[in-house]
Amino acid sequence: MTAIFMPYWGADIAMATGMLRVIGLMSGTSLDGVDAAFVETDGRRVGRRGASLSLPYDSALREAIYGLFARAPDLPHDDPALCEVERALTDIHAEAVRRILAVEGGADLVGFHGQTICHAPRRGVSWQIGDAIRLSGAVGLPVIHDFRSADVRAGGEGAPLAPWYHAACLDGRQGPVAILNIGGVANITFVGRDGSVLAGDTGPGNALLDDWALRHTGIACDRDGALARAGRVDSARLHDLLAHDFFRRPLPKSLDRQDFIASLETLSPLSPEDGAATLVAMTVHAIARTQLPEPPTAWFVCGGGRHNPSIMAALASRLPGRVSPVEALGWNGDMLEAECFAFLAARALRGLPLSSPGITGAPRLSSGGRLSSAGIALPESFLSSGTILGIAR
Ligand SMILES: Nc1ncnc2c1ncn2[C@@H]1O[C@H](COP(=O)(O)OP(=O)(O)OP(=O)(O)O)[C@@H](O)[C@H]1O
Ligand SMILES: CC(=O)N[C@H]1[C@@H]2OC[C@@H](O2)[C@@H](O)[C@@H]1O[C@H](C)C(=O)O
Repeated sequence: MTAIFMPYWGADIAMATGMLRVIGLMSGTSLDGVDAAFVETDGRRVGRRGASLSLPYDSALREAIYGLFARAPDLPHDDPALCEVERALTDIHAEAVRRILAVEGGADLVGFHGQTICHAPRRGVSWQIGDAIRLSGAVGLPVIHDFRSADVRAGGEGAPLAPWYHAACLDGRQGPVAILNIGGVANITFVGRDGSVLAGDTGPGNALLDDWALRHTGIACDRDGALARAGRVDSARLHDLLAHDFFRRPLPKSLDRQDFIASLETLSPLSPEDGAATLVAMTVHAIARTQLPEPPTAWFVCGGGRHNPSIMAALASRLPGRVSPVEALGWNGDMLEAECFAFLAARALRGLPLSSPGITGAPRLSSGGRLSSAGIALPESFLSSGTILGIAR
């Protein structure tokens, strides 16, 4: 495969400033599409944020990915259906990178999260599909991927990883504050008065609500929270759902998208509206009962859930402190995860930690990620600068 590596700054400038031009890619648990964002970063500092975009998945790809969830635990990596989905998914990611490159003129590196199809850290698995070599060849850039496996091997949860980026963006802002990401799954980054970070997944985010809405309305989203707003919370069923052991576990902890899928059967006797209201309450109560060292004075919300007024209203009524979208901090709440994987790619390249006891529950600080490049001449600084776990060419 031929590919040309063209660092935007040239090796001299890149080495002098340490900043890299990185394109981060995130395909989240909501399966709505891929987000791509350009960030200048050295893995510690966040410089200019450039172009960003989302490319939606069509319903065929979405269903094909969904179909892999149930099969993932026993799926061979060369399964033909899996490989077909992986190619299609990778090609959409490549298109997203090309569109960013068309605006930015060049980049040094891609951070490729891939699509999680199975996350079971206690069984030693966190599997993100996507073909990094194919992506590298298609866009002519080195690709950092497989961000979670090293952490799981080290005894961590493998997730969440965004807290590294949240903390960098908070840039020393006085805690106690919390950043909440309400995607398919919801996760929290708590930053204390002393700057220490405690993180984890809190429970389901929008994924169950999306599945519920699809089942009842044919549209995989409770658009603007309309269903939930018209419903009433079923307190008895909510109580049963929240009795799950996961909600008693202290942070750090993590979830697979499908871990609470059985909740939909618990709610099945309810009307579409009451079921939606109860799912919103489940997401919000799970956040409110997450054990934190002290109550945050401010909560900043990112991810698609902040577009759902029913979720935002429930958060504001249940959480102590002010609740605002992360836009109040000047951040782009739809692109934070894509930006994060640009930042984490630079961290991986530099050998900086992706694992920590307070974030992923790993026993010590350690790095992770893998570098893949399809026939690209890598600059010496890439090869010597970090502790990349393995290089595939
Ligand atoms: N206007 C809206 N009204 C209600 N819900 C919305 C709206 N816009 C987005 N959402 C919700 O946000 C979801 C997408 O959120 P997001 O892109 O943050 O998820 P993700 O990144 O795929 O998930 P994760 O963070 O778990 O990986 C949609 O599936 C939908 O549930
Ligand atoms: C295994 C996996 O893909 N987890 C996702 C998911 O989506 C939200 C939450 O669950 C979080 O733990 C994580 O993503 C973000 C980007 C993270 O690692 O911080």
